[in-house]
Amino acid sequence: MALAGIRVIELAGLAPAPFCGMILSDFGAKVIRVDRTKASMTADVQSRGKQSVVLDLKKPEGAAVLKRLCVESDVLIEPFRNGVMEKLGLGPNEILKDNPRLIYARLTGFGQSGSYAKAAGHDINYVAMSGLLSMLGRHNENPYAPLNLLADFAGGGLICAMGIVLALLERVKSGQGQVIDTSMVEGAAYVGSFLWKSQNLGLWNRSRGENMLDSGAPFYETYKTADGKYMAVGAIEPQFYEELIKGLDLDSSQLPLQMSFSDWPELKRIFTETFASKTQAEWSKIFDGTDACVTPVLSLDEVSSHPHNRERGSFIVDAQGEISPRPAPLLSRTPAMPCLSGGPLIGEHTDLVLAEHGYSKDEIAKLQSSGIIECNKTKSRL
Ligand SMILES: C[C@H](CCC[C@H](C)C(=O)SCCNC(=O)CCNC(=O)[C@H](O)C(C)(C)COP(=O)(O)OP(=O)(O)OC[C@H]1O[C@@H](n2cnc3c(N)ncnc32)[C@H](O)[C@@H]1OP(=O)(O)O)[C@H]1CC[C@H]2[C@@H]3[C@H](O)C[C@@H]4C[C@H](O)CC[C@]4(C)[C@H]3C[C@H](O)[C@]12C
Repeated sequence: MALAGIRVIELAGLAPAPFCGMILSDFGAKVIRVDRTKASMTADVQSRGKQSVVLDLKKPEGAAVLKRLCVESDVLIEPFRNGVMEKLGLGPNEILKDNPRLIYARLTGFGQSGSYAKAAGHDINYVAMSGLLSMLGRHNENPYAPLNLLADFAGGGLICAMGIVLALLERVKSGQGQVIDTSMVEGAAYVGSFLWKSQNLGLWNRSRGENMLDSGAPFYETYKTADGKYMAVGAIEPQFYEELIKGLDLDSSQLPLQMSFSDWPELKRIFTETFASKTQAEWSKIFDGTDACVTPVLSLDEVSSHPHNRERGSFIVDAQGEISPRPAPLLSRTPAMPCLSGGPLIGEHTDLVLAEHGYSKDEIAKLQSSGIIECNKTKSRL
């Protein structure tokens, strides 16, 4: 796999850092998640393929263990707000001193500087600060965050993973590590670059929810079907729009022009009424194999069995029978091979990992009895 041989330490976080760690693990890196002591359950649902070490970083001996793990690692991912790592004596200066080749990846909402750097926040706040939230939502409704996808994952975990891969690539030439400052505000904004760059195209001239791609246009919308499901329509170009009209069995000479903004509400009404007359399966049958850009809106339960996704093996099933997306993208020679046996138990690999980093049995026992580390003796599943 592409990242085979890369060793990553991921300090346990909420959602973005676990995603970043999962991507690296899926593509072959060895990822060790550092969990807190006295945690009975993990909030990490993106933990497949990772190992878990329980370490009390607030104790100097615990911080010393992390430092030692970092000496033989390639990447550290830390998801705390600015200043937390420095307070623990684990800031970049301390850690990179002992391993200048380390990639020290910081994944926060507001970044490492600026007046919000130390403020708490969640995805919705970062998307709001990126400018994107102001553009999301239907006409006459409040802005609406698309789950926690934009900042936590697209602008956060994924952008951070890209930064790590770039830094690893650069290290081949320079032999040096570096610090990555991933701000989810900036990551989300960057993902949205098209919105800034396309302003002169007139795509966003109207108010929220009245533009072509923000649910304003009838040909870029979802429609409810007779069985309470939905179809997604993305027929922008005239030749594709024509196919849409044909599939709906409408007469274009009786309809307003596609690009007549003032007629969009009326056109939407007609499409709504038409789509409501057949089931999703019936519409799929009509539109499959055409260029009308009409697809069913599939639920998470339905995606893996859709013929197209099934043919490509786009979803995987783990040992527990859970379905999830196959890692993307597909690399032709060295594709990702996600671990199907699930995530680790908290502290499942503490003693194993410490032994691998040169700790003797006695040292491990001492750290355990003083509560600096915790070992879960349940049989290893990795
Ligand atoms: C699914 C829910 C997640 C939703 C995602 C949400 C929408 C997001 O947007 S996630 C993105 C959040 N933002 C960031 O990550 C940006 C950077 N980070 C931060 O800004 C902050 O970390 C923070 C604001 C997110 C949290 O602030 P906090 O004050 O808590 O933390 P920090 O200031 O960063 O400091 C950390 C302190 O911890 C110490 N530390 C860390 N590691 C160790 C260690 N190993 N040993 C000792 N100490 C350690 C560190 O030193 C700091 O100490 P100080 O403060 O003293 O300096 C999920 C959201 C909630 C989940 C549920 C919940 O957790 C309860 C259950 C838990 C159970 O295990 C699983 C089920 C739960 C119901 C769980 C379910 C889901 O996961 C959630 C609902």
